[in-house]
Amino acid sequence: MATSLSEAYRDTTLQLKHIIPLDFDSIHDLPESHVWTTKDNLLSEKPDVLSIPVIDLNALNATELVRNACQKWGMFHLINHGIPLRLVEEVEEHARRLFGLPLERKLKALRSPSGATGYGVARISPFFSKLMWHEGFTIMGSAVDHAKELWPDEYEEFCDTMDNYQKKMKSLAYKILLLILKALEVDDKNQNQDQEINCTPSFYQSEGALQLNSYPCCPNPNRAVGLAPHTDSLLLTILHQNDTNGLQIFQEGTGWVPVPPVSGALVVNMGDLMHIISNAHFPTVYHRVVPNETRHRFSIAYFYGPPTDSIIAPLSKFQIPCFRPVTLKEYISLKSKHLEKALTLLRN
Ligand SMILES: O=C(O)CCC(=O)C(=O)O
Ligand SMILES: [Fe+2]
Repeated sequence: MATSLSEAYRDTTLQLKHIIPLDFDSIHDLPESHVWTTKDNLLSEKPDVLSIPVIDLNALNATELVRNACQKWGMFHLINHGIPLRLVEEVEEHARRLFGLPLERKLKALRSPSGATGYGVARISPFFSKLMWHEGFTIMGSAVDHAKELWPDEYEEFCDTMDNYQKKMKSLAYKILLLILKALEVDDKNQNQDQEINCTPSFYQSEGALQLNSYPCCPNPNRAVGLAPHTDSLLLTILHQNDTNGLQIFQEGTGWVPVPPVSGALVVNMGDLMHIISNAHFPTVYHRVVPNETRHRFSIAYFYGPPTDSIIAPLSKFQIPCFRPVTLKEYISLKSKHLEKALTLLRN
């Protein structure tokens, strides 16, 4: 049987300090464990002069807009995406309710040391000497086992909302993927676009993961990090952020560019697998989150990827592939050992 996404993440065993978040309710000063020196966090934010494009999914020239945005930023805001605002709000409310529970209750749904789902700190945590001002909850498929631990008598509404959201995200992600694949073919006059897309049936059975993120108000945001710089591993990420700033992306030659929330829009960013498929034409987005002194940030990230046994390689239209083929399972394992260097290890 094919390996599920959660099984693919199971080959690392973490120490508890890289799983259990801080008890944010009881903390009034930034603890030493969470103080990042400038050396850890060298690159500072540039003034807000640049902005990520906003794209209407139904625009007649959506393919071209997506191609330009993906080439320049690897990211865009998406409007008219068809996800009901009420559903997004409900997911955010459930996230608030979850992270608002006392720590001892949240710990009942703690991610196991070799597990992939449940409550815990960011998976990238072991790669950094300092800890992050963040707590998360990861869902792959059904959230029922962990939700029962959090709310023994009223877990169903949470699970139903998460299931519904994941279903809608999956079909939106698929639409976006087709648009991106089209965008990759646009400048290629003599290619048969559909042929290449149809040659990748595994995309139709893509899997996803849902990540609820919480960044509580931070007593000393200038010395703390919400989420350390990283790239997302799968094909693409669809992100909802509440009305609180914090997300930034790194642009070569510019520095950290803020991505403030755009009301009603979802953020779409390219992940490592898209970088491989596009033969490095589309960057994988290096991003981070900075904490805030007065506002509690929540974000909901949906990570979309193919089944774990699919082979990922540059599209065949690229005659000189710059990456060797890799299965998603192998890539997840490489990333969990080498983080950002995983991509370099695949370079031809
Ligand atoms: O909170 C955010 O805006 C970013 C979340 C993120 O990068 C992630 O979950 O991978
Ligand atoms: Fe991310």
